[in-house]
Amino acid sequence: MSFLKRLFGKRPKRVNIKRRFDLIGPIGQGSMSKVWKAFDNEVGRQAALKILDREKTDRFEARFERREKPSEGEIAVSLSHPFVVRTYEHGLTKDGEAFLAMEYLEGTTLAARVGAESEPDPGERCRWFIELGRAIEYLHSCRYLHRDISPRNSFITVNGRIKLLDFGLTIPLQKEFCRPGNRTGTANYMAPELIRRQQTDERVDVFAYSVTCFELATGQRPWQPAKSLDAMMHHMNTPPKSMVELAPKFGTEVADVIMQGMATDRDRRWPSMTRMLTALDQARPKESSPPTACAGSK
Ligand SMILES: Nc1ncnc2c1ncn2[C@@H]1O[C@H](COP(=O)(O)OP(=O)(O)OP(=O)(O)O)[C@@H](O)[C@H]1O
Repeated sequence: MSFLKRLFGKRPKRVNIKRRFDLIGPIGQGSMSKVWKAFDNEVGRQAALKILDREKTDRFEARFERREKPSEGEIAVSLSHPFVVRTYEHGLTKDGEAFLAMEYLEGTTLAARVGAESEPDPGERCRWFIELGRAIEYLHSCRYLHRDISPRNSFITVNGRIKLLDFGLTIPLQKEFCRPGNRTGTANYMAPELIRRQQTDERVDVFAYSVTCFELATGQRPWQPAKSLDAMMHHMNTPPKSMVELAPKFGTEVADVIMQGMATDRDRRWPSMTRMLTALDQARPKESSPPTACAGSK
């Protein structure tokens, strides 16, 4: 069956990138790709063109041999949500590199906003948290795990809307993909069970999301930053910093919700994004602007 699927399955189309797109300038250099601001001459619109490093992508995909893992492009084009970057198209360049053509976003990643203000507005930040959380909740409802939630992969547009980026490490939320051993992500956001190579589930994204919220609220990491996974694991054997002490303006209720999302024992963590967002929505400052209505989320 899998042989037949490979033989007759839909192959990504080959595109002459140089002919079709005018590359206006580089906008991002990730660890796995280069992203360009581009103009799509065929469709007549601006786009963000992500071209994946072939060697690194092949090495990553080889981990899932025989498991029919959808590619980053296949996953990204299937997603449609107001807080998830829209991917118009994916394919292969003439040189065989995978590419994604996305909506071009004007703004910055949330990494640029960590610590940018000495006293961030709790109402505004909580709205960002909820929008980012809805994007992850939607991804889970599509039966995917993101596995690389961080401020670097969360974008704020010039209009103040949050967009979740980068499905390079995303896997189907199914037992065979989540089994022990598949250790990947960004060290400071990786849940202990991922570092320990245990079976994973939605709670790894709940953990990374909560660390992201903590950083955006306090300007600090909850644990001392670590370069290696073993060092990170060592730090996580000690209690995290206290959000209510570092950012008292957010109040104890919001702080408690976020701290529970970072519980190193996953059984003490929020079991799902939906449960965490219900609690966060109730706890957030009442004077803050409500999150944008969002048809695609639960
Ligand atoms: N649609 C977009 N519009 C504008 N900028 C974008 C868009 N997509 C990505 N970028 C920029 O390009 C950067 C790299 O993109 P992305 O995270 O998808 O690449 P990556 O190689 O998977 O990165 P990494 O693995 O290091 O997280 C982003 O941090 C962002 O600054």
